[in-house]
Amino acid sequence: MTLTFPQVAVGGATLSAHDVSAWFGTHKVLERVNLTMAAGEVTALIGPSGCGKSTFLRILNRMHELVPSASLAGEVRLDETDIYEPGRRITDTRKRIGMVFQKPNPFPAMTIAENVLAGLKLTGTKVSRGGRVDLVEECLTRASLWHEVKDRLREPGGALSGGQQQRLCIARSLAVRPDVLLMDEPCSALDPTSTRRVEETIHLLRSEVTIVIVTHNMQQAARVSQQCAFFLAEQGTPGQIVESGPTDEIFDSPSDERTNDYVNGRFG
Ligand SMILES: Nc1ncnc2c1ncn2[C@@H]1O[C@H](COP(=O)(O)OP(=O)(O)OP(=O)(O)O)[C@@H](O)[C@H]1O
Repeated sequence: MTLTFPQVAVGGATLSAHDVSAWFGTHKVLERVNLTMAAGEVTALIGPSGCGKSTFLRILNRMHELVPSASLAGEVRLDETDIYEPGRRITDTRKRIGMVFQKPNPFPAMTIAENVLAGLKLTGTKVSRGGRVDLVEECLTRASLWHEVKDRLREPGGALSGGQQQRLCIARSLAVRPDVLLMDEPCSALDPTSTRRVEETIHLLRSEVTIVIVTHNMQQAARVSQQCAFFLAEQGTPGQIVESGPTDEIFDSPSDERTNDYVNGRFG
């Protein structure tokens, strides 16, 4: 069966950060980060542990503010919309900018189909019964999981392998039709085969959804991304972007010696 996805916005939306700084209490962890994450591309955020990659990612869909001591300065735009504009609802932002976490987190007792649809309730999206059936198939197909689970839709999500659970979480994120998908080390808990499947899924999705991925795996950054940003927090200073640009340039001819050392495994 050939599926078409007429309601999917082709190419996602462009996300851009302007002079973004962040704090936990008085501890400044990011310093004036500027980055454009273009529609239709995968942007990889790389850098040593503690340089602020996850904090930056969480700022991009307003999760940073869930930490009581957290604060930030600067601006984040989704195309022309300022996502921190006063009066803008957080749920509107989260609907347009989804997140997939390091550890697969399906609702273990819910069925596979219910997991896919779980985000609709949270965002108040109404879909008819027939529409829900189609949506489950569409999202599982887009997450490269349909063929493995099409006869098991009523089984619990927790019964799947780790790699399948992560693709189920991707399907769940896709069900609310986001423009952007943020991924925080989505393969770090997976074996090499499952990692490959998730990477293939990222490759298939990138023309439809803008993807930003944090990864510690340099080969993965090189395989999945078209753009790359290298973050570094030197000697107790807040994290900054040392260099960003096309992934092949960052890996083959970086302009900063520190980028060269990091991508070649000489520190971090
Ligand atoms: N909830 C929090 N409360 C206080 N400090 C935090 C919190 N989360 C992160 N930090 C601090 O912010 C800084 C950046 O952390 P962050 O997790 O963003 O880095 P990272 O580059 O993603 O690291 P890793 O690669 O290890 O995940 C670190 O100094 C960290 O200790």
